Amino acid sequence: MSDGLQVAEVVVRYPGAAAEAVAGVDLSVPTGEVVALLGPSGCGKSSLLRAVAGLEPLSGGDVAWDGVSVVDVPVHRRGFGLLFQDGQLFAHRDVTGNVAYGLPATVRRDRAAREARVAELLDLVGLPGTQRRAVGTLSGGERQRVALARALAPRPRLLLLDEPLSALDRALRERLAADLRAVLTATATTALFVTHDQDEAFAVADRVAVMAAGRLLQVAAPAELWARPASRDVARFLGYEAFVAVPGPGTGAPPAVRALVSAVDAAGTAPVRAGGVLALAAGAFVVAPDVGGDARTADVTGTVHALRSRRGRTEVVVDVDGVGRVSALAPAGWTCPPGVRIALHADAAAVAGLPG
Ligand SMILES: Nc1ncnc2c1ncn2[C@@H]1O[C@H](COP(=O)(O)OP(=O)(O)OP(=O)(O)O)[C@@H](O)[C@H]1O
Repeated sequence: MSDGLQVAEVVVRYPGAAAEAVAGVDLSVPTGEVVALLGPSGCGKSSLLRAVAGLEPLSGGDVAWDGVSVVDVPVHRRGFGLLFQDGQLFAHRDVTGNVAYGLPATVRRDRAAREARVAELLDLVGLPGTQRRAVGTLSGGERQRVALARALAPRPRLLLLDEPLSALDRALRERLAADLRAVLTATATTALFVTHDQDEAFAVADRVAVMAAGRLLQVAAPAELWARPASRDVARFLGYEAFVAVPGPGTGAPPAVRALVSAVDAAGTAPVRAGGVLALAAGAFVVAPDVGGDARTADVTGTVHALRSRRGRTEVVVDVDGVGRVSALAPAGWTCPPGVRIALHADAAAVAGLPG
């Protein structure tokens, strides 16, 4: 018998809607694992999460825990915790009042046990000593930490998180994603985490389930997903921006494609077979200032289209000969006017192999 959550052929259809929001999804989350449901807006992530929680009726399929269907079990009896984007704290209670709300009644009624558990949970989420704070005085990030403590308080057998960080600004989101991973790991919490943000999914989850138009396209560990996306759709959603065919033996290929193939071959990070396709992310080419910008002596060359600065890095939008327009990386502060021809290196870390 499988342990943890099993989602089998789940369908969610809203009354009057033309298409199914969830169109037959199979997914399992073994105990102790954190799985991210990743996909664009409207692909059905929240509908699937709500169906698992019991907040949305199934139009087909089954949701089970440890092999036992929970479809007829009401939301509050499933032993699943919920955490939403806005935390939904009780404004009229202080931090303790909010966190203690999630505790089992036996602990809540025993003052010493309650205070010890609240203190433990607040330590866990990085808010020690905030027991008496009014929630209205907390920042957005602090409020989500309190909401996480409240959700963890009853030790749910499964924690369901729906975009819990998306109301926060980017820097805070990155920090909290790392903290959230640490908390879920420390408490060995089994979790299903909905997000539309690739970086967040990769930072939090053991496995990432990529969803589009109500279906799962691929489920894999982050490194595996990045190195071997199952299709162009998955690759595009992960941020791959260009695709090149791997040439057959003896067939001519542009030097840039040959450089990519040999970089990936040497790194052994992705399968490279004739007839297959390489997907290129930003950074698949790196500006090679050591060649002195002298494109005449370089193997791989391109023409600068534009420069942009992204988080301290210089990204060069460049038309690479034989490949097309991609985003290359350059050292911080590197600059060059549009139209200039430059030399480039291939970097296997930003290249994935796709089946043909
Ligand atoms: N209560 C509802 N009634 C009718 N249609 C709905 C309802 N809730 C969601 N939908 C539709 O179902 C589809 C999936 O929506 P869902 O919210 O599950 O997607 P999502 O991937 O979570 O998107 P987002 O990231 O924008 O929240 C969308 O087309 C949406 O318009």
